[in-house]
Amino acid sequence: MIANPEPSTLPGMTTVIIFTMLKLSGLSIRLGGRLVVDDVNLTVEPGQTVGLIGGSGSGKTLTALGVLGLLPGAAHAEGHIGLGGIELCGAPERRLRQVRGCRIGFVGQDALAALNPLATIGRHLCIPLRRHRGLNRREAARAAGDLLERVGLAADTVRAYPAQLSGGQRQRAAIALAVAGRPGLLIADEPTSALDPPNQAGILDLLRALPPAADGRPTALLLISHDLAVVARLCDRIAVMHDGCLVEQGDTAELIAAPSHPYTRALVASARALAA
Ligand SMILES: Nc1ncnc2c1ncn2[C@@H]1O[C@H](COP(=O)(O)OP(=O)(O)OP(=O)(O)O)[C@@H](O)[C@H]1O
Repeated sequence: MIANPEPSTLPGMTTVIIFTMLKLSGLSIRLGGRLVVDDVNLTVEPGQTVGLIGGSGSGKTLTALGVLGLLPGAAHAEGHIGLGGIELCGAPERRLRQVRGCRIGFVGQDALAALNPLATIGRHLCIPLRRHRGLNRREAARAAGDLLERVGLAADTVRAYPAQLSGGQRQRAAIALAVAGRPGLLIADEPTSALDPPNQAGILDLLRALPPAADGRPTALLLISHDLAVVARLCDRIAVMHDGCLVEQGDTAELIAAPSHPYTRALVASARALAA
């Protein structure tokens, strides 16, 4: 099932098909009859970092859960969710399972909730390393240590249980888990909001230098946040959600220099006041 191919001809070369990493077209989500995400159009190109920003309840998390096919039971999504040319909206669970962890990684706010308290970090990591990268047990154990070092943890963290790590270390382990399958896209939903400022800065630095995707290209990032300063620090583009609608999007510097929607103007003004 192919969605949204974008043919492109390079001078003197044959026609190639370039797919956007993620393309949401007319995505709407209803929850118990209430429209909570309203006709969202958003693209993330390979390797791009896009910030999805908005106030509490504006629909950011449900948009992300819609992409992952993890909406609450009462919710229903309509429209198109194209991932590298594959349509995910309404896709069968079997296909979504192939995509999660392998094509799309996810990290949330609460690493403790994401990790099994009774399993070591190494055991967590071995699942995607074996399932999505086809490594055997020994290779996966070695790759887990390498991956932990890549996210700023000691390789012997493989033997630690989640409760034995600090909040910042746990979030690093959760990011390692999210990218273990070398996805092309990582969705990070408020990944720093439960951390103190030094750990927040460390996680943002890590998100800026993620391990590459399976095809060797930089991993694209969809960063969900209510904090304009966080998003501005990391993202090439910003999309602003308000009351379920995507009200404005654009290049980060341009959007901050000249916000057009009243909600974005208020966001920029309050970020400036905080920074002053
Ligand atoms: N499981 C649920 N059951 C009922 N309503 C929900 C559920 N999840 C979200 N909602 C509602 O859907 C709307 C959008 O919620 P969503 O979590 O996507 O907002 P958000 O922008 O991510 O907010 P926050 O920044 O506070 O996480 C809100 O009105 C919220 O109350």
